[in-house]
Amino acid sequence: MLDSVTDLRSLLKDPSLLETRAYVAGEWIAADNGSTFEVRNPARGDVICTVPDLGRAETARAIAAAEVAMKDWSVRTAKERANILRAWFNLMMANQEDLAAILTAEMGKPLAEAKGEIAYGASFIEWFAEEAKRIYGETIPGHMPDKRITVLKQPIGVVGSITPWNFPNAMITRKCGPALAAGCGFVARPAAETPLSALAMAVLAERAGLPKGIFSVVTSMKSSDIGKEFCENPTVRKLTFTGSTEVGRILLRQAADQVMKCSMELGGNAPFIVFDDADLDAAVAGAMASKFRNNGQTCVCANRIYVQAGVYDAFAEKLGAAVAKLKVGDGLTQGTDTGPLITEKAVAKVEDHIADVLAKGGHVVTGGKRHSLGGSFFEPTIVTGVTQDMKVSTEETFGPLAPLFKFDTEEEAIGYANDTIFGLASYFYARDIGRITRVQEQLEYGIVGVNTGIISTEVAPFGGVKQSGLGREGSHHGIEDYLELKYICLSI
Ligand SMILES: NC(=O)C1=CN([C@@H]2O[C@H](COP(=O)(O)OP(=O)(O)OC[C@H]3O[C@@H](n4cnc5c(N)ncnc54)[C@H](OP(=O)(O)O)[C@@H]3O)[C@@H](O)[C@H]2O)C=CC1
Ligand SMILES: O=C(O)[C@H](O)CS(=O)(=O)O
Repeated sequence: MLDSVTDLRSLLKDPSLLETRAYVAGEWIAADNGSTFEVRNPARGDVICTVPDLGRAETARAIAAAEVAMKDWSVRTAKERANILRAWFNLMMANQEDLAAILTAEMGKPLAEAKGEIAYGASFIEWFAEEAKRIYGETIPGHMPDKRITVLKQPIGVVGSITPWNFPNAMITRKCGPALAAGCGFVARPAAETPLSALAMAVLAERAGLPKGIFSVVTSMKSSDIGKEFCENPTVRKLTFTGSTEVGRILLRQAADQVMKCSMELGGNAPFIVFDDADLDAAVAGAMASKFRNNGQTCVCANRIYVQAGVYDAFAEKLGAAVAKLKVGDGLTQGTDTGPLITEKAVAKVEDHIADVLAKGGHVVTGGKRHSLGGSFFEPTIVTGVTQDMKVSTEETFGPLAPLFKFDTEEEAIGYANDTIFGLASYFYARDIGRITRVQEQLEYGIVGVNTGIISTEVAPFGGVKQSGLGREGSHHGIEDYLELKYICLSI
């Protein structure tokens, strides 16, 4: 039973990775006022440990230390920065199992998924270690005979980072990787539900040789206070956020006062379209991977599944059979496919969406209620007879609920899919190349998965359009968000 930090340490090869102090300016600290908050295991509700509940004063110290550390870090050669980031990557992969156990303990996802997240998160450190050496400037033919024009790319400055609980490792590395590669200082504020993965990351950062102060982890329940410190502190030049569109709007309003550069990875409402020329078995496998990854708690999960009328019944039957095989349980138990939801509030949102479907004439065909395991476990669920006016269509469920919509024509499917304020990920299955070309071009999303339900990789630009965000993370594009262009006009 995970009812104390001692128990979790017993699972680790290197117990020192379970750090319960905050990491500020290169020091492991308590909160100035000694306050702490509990970190719970969502599978059982047990308290794993407590961590410091830092406030604005400690955050300001982390920001100041990052500015000082940048004076050295930003002028090191790209290769020096790259070598340290590579060492960090190597340490993350060498400690993958321990990092996964810590992640599962605090977030609940199955160990296999947690191991996958550690590798996915580490891949951003590896990728941007390489990109550090390719931050090229430009020379431009002068506009007058005595003018010489060059363009420099320089680190934007100290970065404030706010990330959610659903990917406690990868959402931080997807930001600190490019920021540190560019020469920036970085202050991470992880979600209160999942601070331990970030602290373990900091333990390995020290071992990798990241200089004191360049990377800090501020643990806090006071998310609004920390966000305000990031937005109001004049030393912070960049805010990077992953989370809901609702909170993204709050932060953008706050950051506007300093005209602060912002990267926003916000909410999604992914359509998953199955056309009648699709490989149905492949479409079912893709829908399972997209919908039930992380128990439906990702911003790129299929949120709405649209199936063309001619294959609707066959797809629904196949999907039902696949869902019935999912093993619900504690993420630390081998063989678990889907763990608990993160909180009771998350369960309530899934129940609310199901109740709305039933109230408006839809039907539950699989699952539909809390799991017999109790707590925040929920039965993987399929509903049918759903329409565009239901909450499952207009809101992000963020849970194991698969609504099957029926459509007749290609134009109808595209219209339904685009009928949302969000524009992050989208998916469709088809085999006709003309249809594939038409649909991929008309979907209003930053990401389109064609005949695949999983699109997450460090090599591609991840991000949304409309109200799903600003900027891109990953790929060679991802480092641009942490650089400023400087134009030099030399008169000779
Ligand atoms: N586009 C993407 O990549 C992702 C988008 N999301 C979206 O986020 C939602 C689910 O994640 P969830 O964590 O609940 O999202 P939230 O937006 O509620 O929280 C995200 C982070 O922001 C913090 N936060 C909340 N309010 C404030 C504030 N006023 N000022 C500063 N920080 C604040 C939270 O801290 P605390 O929890 O401690 O309050 C948390 O660390 C879904 O809509 C999902 O789609 C989630 C992950 C990735
Ligand atoms: O927070 C999320 O949901 C992630 O951005 C999704 S992914 O990058 O892991 O696919």
